[in-house]
Amino acid sequence: MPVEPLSHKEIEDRLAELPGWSLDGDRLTRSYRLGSHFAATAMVVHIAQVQEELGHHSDLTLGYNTVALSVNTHSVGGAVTEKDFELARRVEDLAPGHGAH
Ligand SMILES: C[C@H](O)[C@H](O)[C@H]1CNC2=NC(N)=NC(=O)C2=N1
Repeated sequence: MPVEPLSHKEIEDRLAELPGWSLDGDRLTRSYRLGSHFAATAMVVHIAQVQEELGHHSDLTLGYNTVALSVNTHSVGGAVTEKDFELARRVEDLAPGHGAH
């Protein structure tokens, strides 16, 4: 599937379905708070598994009890594409199981 940069309108439409996610410059970002450092660490490992499955990888930051993602698509010069939203949706789906909010 060819990957193309999304327009600003396409990005805004997709962000409307993803509360908590936002556009920071040319990157899709969200940060989550968890109940403990270990819970945050487990979520990072889970996200890493999904990223390997998708072949698409965020900058993934583990804090004390936080997990932050920042992602765009390198292969199109660092624009936001459907692949970034696919990853964001997958992370949203796994987040409740980790008690992340
Ligand atoms: C060959 C491999 O699939 C590519 O290098 C992938 C890996 N992960 C990636 N991750 C991100 N965020 N953007 C990419 O363009 C990208 N390309």
